Amino acid sequence: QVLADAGNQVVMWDIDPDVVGEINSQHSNTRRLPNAKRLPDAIIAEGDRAGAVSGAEIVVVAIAAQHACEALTQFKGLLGHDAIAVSLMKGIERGTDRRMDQVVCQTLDLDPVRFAAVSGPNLSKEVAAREPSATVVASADADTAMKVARACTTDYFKAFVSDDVIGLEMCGSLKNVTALAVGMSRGAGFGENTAAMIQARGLAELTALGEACGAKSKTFAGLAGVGDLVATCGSSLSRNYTFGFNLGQGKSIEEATRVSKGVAEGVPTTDAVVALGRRYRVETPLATAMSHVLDQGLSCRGMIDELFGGQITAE
Ligand SMILES: NC(=O)C1=CN([C@@H]2O[C@H](COP(=O)(O)OP(=O)(O)OC[C@H]3O[C@@H](n4cnc5c(N)ncnc54)[C@H](OP(=O)(O)O)[C@@H]3O)[C@@H](O)[C@H]2O)C=CC1
Ligand SMILES: O=C(CO)COP(=O)(O)O
Repeated sequence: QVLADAGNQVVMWDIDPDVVGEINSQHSNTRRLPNAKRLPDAIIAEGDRAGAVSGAEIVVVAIAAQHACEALTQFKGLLGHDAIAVSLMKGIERGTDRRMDQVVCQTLDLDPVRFAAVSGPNLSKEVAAREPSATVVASADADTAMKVARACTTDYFKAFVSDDVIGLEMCGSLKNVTALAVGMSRGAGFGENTAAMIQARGLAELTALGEACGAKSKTFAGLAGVGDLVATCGSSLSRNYTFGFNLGQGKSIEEATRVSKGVAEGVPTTDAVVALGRRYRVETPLATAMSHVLDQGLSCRGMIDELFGGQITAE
């Protein structure tokens, strides 16, 4: 919708012919955006992968991160030779600990100069409602970043450019782990002090790990870092926050998964963050405590005690 509002012709690919049919015949996608009454006429849908990307200058990937490799494998060789791939995904691939830029470029055999990551405080339902929002477009190539930023800038959606792809990928992925913990604290009845404590420690953790992975510090103080952390940790529109809230209210992982609408990317990403911390020798107390919640059923109080117990140290 943002791309169409910015003046682009947009082709949506979906695996489900019913979704393709609804977009083309009714200009709506009630399964994914029930509150978007009518999508712009510039959006059409296509069920054939080659048809969907044929002639596309920019191909945007917004698939559940843990399924990105599987889904993109079937698009390999279909993109135009100068097409740019853009990832909106926020996750670290379990088992490989790959960031989404690595998954997209390696799966599509794409030179990083033809890749851009987009990340920021962009809760989709508020973006779809055309509420004022901003995001960051990062690419190794400045022209690529600018081309994508121009393609997604409207009178309500502002894009900034960056060259810190690693920083954007780490921000987007790790903030979801913090959102799980903040949601859990709120679901358990704790207030603003506890939420702020977890967010501040989460920001410190994602900054330390991100820098160890090669990210730039200033990225974490920007829209993709603290900006997205504030939006995600403060809204019931966030799937990760809501998943955590349900856990905090005493629901099991299975129950929380069942009642959550959509994918909480932080759940599969938590263990990958712990693994990255081990690889880069960066302590990840928040991700580790959340992994104990997700893998061992640790309570909210247990998570907080684990996170804030122990020796008195420098902040
Ligand atoms: N929602 C939001 O507010 C925001 C989301 N993002 C990121 O965008 C990415 C996509 O999230 P979102 O669009 O919200 O929704 P989901 O992650 O729930 O699903 C995205 C799409 O992935 C599809 N999908 C799931 N598994 C597969 C598969 N194996 N093969 C092909 N397609 C598959 C889903 O299909 P189906 O419809 O059939 O389930 C859905 O259409 C995530 O990484 C998220 O972090 C970024 C910013 C904001
Ligand atoms: O990334 C998002 C907002 O920027 C969406 O957050 P959730 O994936 O938690 O819904």
